[in-house]
Formats: sequence, structure tokens, C-alpha cells
Amino acid sequence: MKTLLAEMQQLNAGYGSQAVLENVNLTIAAGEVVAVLGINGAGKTTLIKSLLGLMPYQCEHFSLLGYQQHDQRRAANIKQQLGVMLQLGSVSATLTVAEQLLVFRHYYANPKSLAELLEIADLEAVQHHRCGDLSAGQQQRLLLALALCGNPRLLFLDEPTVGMDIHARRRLWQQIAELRQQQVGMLLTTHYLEEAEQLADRVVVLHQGRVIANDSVSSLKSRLNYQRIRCRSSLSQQQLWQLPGVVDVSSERLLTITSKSAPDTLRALLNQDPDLQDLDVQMLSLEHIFLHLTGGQA
Ligand SMILES: Nc1ncnc2c1ncn2[C@@H]1O[C@H](COP(=O)(O)OP(=O)(O)OP(=O)(O)O)[C@@H](O)[C@H]1O
Repeated sequence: MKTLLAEMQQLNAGYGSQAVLENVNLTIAAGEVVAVLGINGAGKTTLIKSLLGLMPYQCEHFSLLGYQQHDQRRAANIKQQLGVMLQLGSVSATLTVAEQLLVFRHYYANPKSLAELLEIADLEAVQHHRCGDLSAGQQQRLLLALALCGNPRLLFLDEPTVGMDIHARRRLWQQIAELRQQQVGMLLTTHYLEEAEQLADRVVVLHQGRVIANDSVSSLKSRLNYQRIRCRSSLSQQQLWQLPGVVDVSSERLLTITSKSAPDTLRALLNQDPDLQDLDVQMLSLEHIFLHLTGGQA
């Protein structure tokens, strides 16, 4: 069994009298990427802040990197093993990139070298630029390098790819895959569901502060085992609804038929419509599952 790096049971947290998280259970094991998904305001950042001890919470059981909630040795020892990339994390406006990284290295007992950090963030070319002059995507990459500075065992990535271009985003995905190989545990929040689908071993869906799903992407998909058929067809809506397996028909640029049995639907469609064109069949994506779970239109 894999080592558990973080475990919480029945966590409750909020702001003043406003309850935000209710009875949340969560685990993160070594080498596991857990994606926490939820619509705006679902409580993702509050969850990370609670885990980091940045706000008060109540919990039946809480352990982080082997330390319990009230363990006095906790704070300093945990910091050495934890990497955090928070939304709106800030860097010095006046230090250069290299200076900022060098300052940060001093917090850790076994930091990565400056060259390694610049390479991770792909910031060699701008290492002598002031952090305040970096583009939004470059600042985001610098925050990643800072999070990885101390060779963490557990990494929190709160919407890490916001503002990154497609190359930087794919590079970060590759880095996450490599960190997983090195047995780093990761908690990732993202609104890019393709990202969660690519990276996560397990997806936790938060909705109104409660966990409504906690499973692998493939298990979540098998809960809603529908396929989506897109095509151009000369059949009427009424004829389409009568095909076997059909649970939904919608028509935008292309016709979209949702089926619980795509082979049956397709056989009947091909038999009945000699003019069928632009046919494409897909499994439902994590995005559809997420919309279904959180009450949006699937
Ligand atoms: N400092 C605060 N004081 C009071 N309420 C807060 C505070 N921070 C967050 N909230 C509220 O707590 C709820 C959860 O916010 P949180 O930032 O955890 O959501 P989130 O899932 O991270 O959202 P997003 O996807 O928009 O980043 C929201 O209703 C928010 O308005």
C-alpha cells in the first residue's frame, strides 16, 4: 500500500458564521495526483488553505506528512517537505528572477540548484529581468519553480496553468507526470477538465462545500456510460428519438445524439439514413460527467 501523505476526515471550515466545507474526507498518497474540481465558490481554495493551516478548521482526524493536527513539531517540519503554488501567489516586483529563486532556496535544507529551477520554469532567458516585468504566464512558471524549490514530497497546485500558453501547459503536465514517478503526491485544482482528465489518478468533486464524488476518471465515466454521436442526417427529430438507445437529441451546427447504446443507434441510423454525413462517435468526457454531477446541463 502507498504511503499516505495527507489524510483528513470530516473536515469543516468556513469564514465567520459562513460554513464553506462540510464533512470533507480526503486522502493523498505518495505518487498520486488528486484533482479537486468544483464550480466557482465550491470551496477548493478554502480546502487548500485549511490543509496548509492558513485558516481555522475542525476535523475528526487530520494528518499531514506524518504529523497530526496539534503536533508542535508540525509547522517547521512540514514546510520543508511541502510545495505550494497558490492562486494569486505573489513574487517580489523588484528582485530579478534569479535573485527571487536564490532567496527562496535559503528556506530549504536540500534545495534544487538555481540552474535546475530556471530550467524547470523555462526562465533562463529572463533570469536577470525583474519579476514585476514578467508576463502573466512567466510569473506563473516562476511560482511553479518556487513551489518545487525544496524538492517537496507533497505539492499543492491551485489552478497552476491559468495564464500559461499551450507549450507551458503541456510542459507542466509533463513535469507533473515526472513528479508522480518520483512518488511526489499532488493536489491539483483546475477548471480545465481536460487537464484533470489527463493528469489525475483520482478526482474529488466539491459542490457547495461537500464531496459529491471521489473516484478515478474511468470509474466516474462508467457511471454515466453514454456515448455522443455527431453527424448530419436527413432524418426528422421524431425519427431520431425513435432510434434504439437514444436518450437525447440536440441540433446546433451538427446534430448531437446521446445514446446509451451507440452500436444499436448507429446501426439503425445507417439503415434509415442513406445521406448520413460527418459521423463522429465519442465517449462522454469528464466535462460532461462534471456538468451532470454538479447539476449543469450534460
Ligand atoms: N476570506 C474570505 N472571507 C469570507 N468568505 C470567503 C473568503 N474566501 C472565500 N470565501 C467564500 O467561501 C466560498 C468558497 O470560496 P473558495 O475560494 O474556497 O472557492 P473556490 O472553489 O476556490 O472558487 P474558485 O473556483 O472561484 O477559485 C465562496 O462563497 C467565497 O465567497
